[in-house]
Amino acid sequence: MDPVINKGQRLIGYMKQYIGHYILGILAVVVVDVIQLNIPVITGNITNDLQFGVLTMPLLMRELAKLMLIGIIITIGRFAWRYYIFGTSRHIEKNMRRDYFVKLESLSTDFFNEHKTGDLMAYATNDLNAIRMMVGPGVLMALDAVILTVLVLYKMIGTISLKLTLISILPLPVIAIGSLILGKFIRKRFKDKQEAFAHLSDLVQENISGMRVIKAFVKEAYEISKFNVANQHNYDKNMHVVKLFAIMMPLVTLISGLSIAIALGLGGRMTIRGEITLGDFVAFVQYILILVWPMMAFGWCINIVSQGMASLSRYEEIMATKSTVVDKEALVEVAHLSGSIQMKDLTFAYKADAKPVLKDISLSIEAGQSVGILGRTGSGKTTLANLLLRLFDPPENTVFLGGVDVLNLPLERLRRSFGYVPQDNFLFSDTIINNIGFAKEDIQKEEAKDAATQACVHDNIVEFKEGYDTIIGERGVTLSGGQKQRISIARALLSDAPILILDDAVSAVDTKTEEAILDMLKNQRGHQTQILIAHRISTIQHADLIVVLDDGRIVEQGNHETLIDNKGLYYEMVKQQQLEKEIIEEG
Ligand SMILES: Nc1ncnc2c1ncn2[C@@H]1O[C@H](COP(=O)(O)OP(=O)(O)OP(=O)(O)O)[C@@H](O)[C@H]1O
Repeated sequence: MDPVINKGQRLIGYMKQYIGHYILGILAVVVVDVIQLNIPVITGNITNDLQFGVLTMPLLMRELAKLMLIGIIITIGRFAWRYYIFGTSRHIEKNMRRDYFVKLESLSTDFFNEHKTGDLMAYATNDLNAIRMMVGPGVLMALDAVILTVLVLYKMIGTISLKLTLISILPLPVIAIGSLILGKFIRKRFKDKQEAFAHLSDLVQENISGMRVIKAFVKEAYEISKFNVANQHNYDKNMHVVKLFAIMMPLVTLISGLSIAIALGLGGRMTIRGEITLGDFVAFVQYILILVWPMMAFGWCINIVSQGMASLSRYEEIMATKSTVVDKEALVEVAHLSGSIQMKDLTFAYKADAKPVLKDISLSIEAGQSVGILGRTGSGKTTLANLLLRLFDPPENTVFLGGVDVLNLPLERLRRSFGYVPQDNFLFSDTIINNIGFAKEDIQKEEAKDAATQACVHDNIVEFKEGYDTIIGERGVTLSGGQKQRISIARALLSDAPILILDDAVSAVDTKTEEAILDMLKNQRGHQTQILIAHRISTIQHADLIVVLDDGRIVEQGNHETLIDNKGLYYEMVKQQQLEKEIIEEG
């Protein structure tokens, strides 16, 4: 399908939902425009009556009352068009933002690796803003400009003079063309201004987050000079916008002034000659003044629409993206998923043309077994976890859970079978209790306390003033690396899923706490299959099965004793870590 048609169709779909509001808004525009054209007629009539000496006080009061009524109708009409058209554009923006967020939530991990967070945020803010401008103020301006221009020209030509109209409006299209051209510059300068501000706020934000590093490396003066450059740049870009407006507004006044001068000169002469009445002359000058706005609006409109369409393309691109990890059409429904895992000849690369990061992996893990996965950094340990959870899809018939190919299991069912402690221990800016209960709705304090006690973090939590209700992150307390790890462990323990994966989950805790957590796993979590990914031998040495990865291959597997006897990579790593420990202890 033609992407442009497709793009338009989607937007029209959003707009159609509010067709009633649009119609009411359009009616309001028509009413306001038709009514306001009576103002010059009334002032013209008053002038004529004055000139011919027929104006009486009751007549004047009647005309004034008409003007008042027009004023009231215009005020109500302007409120209605803002409410129905601008309000509708806010609705459409909200709906599009909701659909965008739902889309983001549905996309797979590779999408987020390939797109920068800043860009994805900009689509949801700047781009949706530009689309809103198009479907709200853009629609209104276009309608208002067309209706007003047609009506005013009709009045000027039909009731006053064709010749006077054609000559007087000659300069006005210059405003339309000028605002179109200047609008392009304004857009560019606005973008530069926004980028300069974004850069400045990034810099300040990074400085605040990295203040400890800046102080430790005595880089305050350097950062201040960097800030001064960015601040000056932001000022310059703002001044570019100010200058453009400073040129534009007087130019508009000058050109419209030219039209008025022609109307005064030519219209004055026609009035003296009696070709038009004095009232017509007064009304005509007011019509010219009314025409200035639509001329500006034409230019603005074209810019708003072109900007909106560019943003719509970006939005559409994301909305058209398909998740690479989805449920198959024919799924295997299993009543009970055991925690057994098999991998058969698994070779995996993150991209089709990239080097494999896992090669010929064959592995069998029984339900309830504890498995340690050890290997140097970059050997593929986390990738194994990624494939089990289907954060990335493995090839067909390579990874099995409870005897079923993971690709044939419903994604939700599969992922609920894991309690996962990711390597980065991401926690949300929320209370500790909500973080621990993330996998569960309506978490009870007792449950959170049990999980936190098992993860050896309860004592830390109760030391905070707000206890389990303490807010973590920027708005609340800063946790140590070890505290974060243990809260992440508590979160994974709470779901009591058949399989637990702890990816480097105790690297930041001291050896005594590590021992306590490992004891807890052994004594209280024996019913769960446990996969412990680690660099430290101490974390995995008591596991039932230890798998040693090197450059994506399993080079050894067995328990601690057999691997020591093997005198392979595991034995070397044990010796190396013992040596490191001795050096640290002696030092
Ligand atoms: N999302 C990704 N896209 C492309 N390549 C990736 C991705 N994630 C990891 N890799 C690459 O795959 C290889 C294995 O990475 P992985 O994270 O599995 O190693 P690891 O053994 O867990 O390392 P560490 O112990 O440092 O955490 C590395 O070369 C890494 O650069």
